[in-house]
Amino acid sequence: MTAGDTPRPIEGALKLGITGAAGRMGRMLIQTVLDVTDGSVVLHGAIANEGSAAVGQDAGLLAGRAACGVTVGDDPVQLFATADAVVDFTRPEASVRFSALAAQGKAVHVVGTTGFSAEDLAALGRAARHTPVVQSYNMGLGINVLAALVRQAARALDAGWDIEVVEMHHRHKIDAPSGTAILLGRAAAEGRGVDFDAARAVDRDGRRPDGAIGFATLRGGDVVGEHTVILAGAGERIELAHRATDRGIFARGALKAALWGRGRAPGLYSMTDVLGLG
Ligand SMILES: NC(=O)C1=CN([C@@H]2O[C@H](COP(=O)(O)OP(=O)(O)OC[C@H]3O[C@@H](n4cnc5c(N)ncnc54)[C@H](OP(=O)(O)O)[C@@H]3O)[C@@H](O)[C@H]2O)C=CC1
Ligand SMILES: O=C(O)C1=N[C@H](C(=O)O)C[C@H](O)C1
Repeated sequence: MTAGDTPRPIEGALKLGITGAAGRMGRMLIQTVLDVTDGSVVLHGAIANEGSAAVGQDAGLLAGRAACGVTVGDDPVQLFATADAVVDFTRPEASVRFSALAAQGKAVHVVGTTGFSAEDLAALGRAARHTPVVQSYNMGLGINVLAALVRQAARALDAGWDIEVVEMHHRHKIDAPSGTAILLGRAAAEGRGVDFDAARAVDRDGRRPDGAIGFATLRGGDVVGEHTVILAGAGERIELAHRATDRGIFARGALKAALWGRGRAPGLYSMTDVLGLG
């Protein structure tokens, strides 16, 4: 079987693990899994960072729900060895470490973390030789559809149209530009048929470089995530925008990816695969 083939059917609820349980996305993921009532998934385990005050707490209570009987731990080895799938929204260094554990334990690894270096992404690719890894800088349906629209627009327009990606997030976000901005910039580069790494202009001072795909980052307040791709021509401008108002969209997408990955051949997959947008 090759990557992308139909997965073999598996009986029973998916045993789901969650990392970064005390984080904004970790708590949202716990809520989302506890809300599932069709028996397709069960919260198998949740871990927080070593030394976190969340360790030892009931995961349901931590996420603002009723107690669920799952105690938050701090042992990723045990989690990845026993879960069917683990959803991971943490930090790049943690996700890279977890991907090796997923490879050992043959757990589906759904990676929502952003801010990866090229070396980090290569490490995820190595883990994906042994287990299904679904990695996407945005787990929501809307952004993945937007990326397809951006690719199409950039393909239709010549290099006389300047491409800029503008994003805004909450004041706590640590990476910039956002992973989603990069995902959208890559889609524009693919549509235009240029090398993204050569075209990207993140830290700009002075005049706009010709042919650049530019990025502008705004941070403040509690903004969940806003992205606009601007294609600016002479005498006209196209703006393709998405506004996320609820982190639940990312959690539900990640859960969908975990269920989709079950029984699938090892490989590095994206939400384009999960959502059938390829
Ligand atoms: N792909 C997508 O659709 C989305 C991606 N994201 C991304 O997900 C990530 C998390 O976002 P968010 O939940 O807002 O961030 P938070 O900072 O709220 O949560 C991150 C959690 O990971 C934990 N963590 C950090 N380092 C480690 C480590 N080395 N080992 C174990 N746990 C660790 C943190 O613990 P501690 O506080 O103790 O450091 C924290 O609880 C970010 O990269 C963000 O950009 C967010 C939303 C959607
Ligand atoms: O950190 C966040 O909050 C988000 N991060 C992701 C990103 O970097 O694109 C996705 C979403 O926009 C929220």
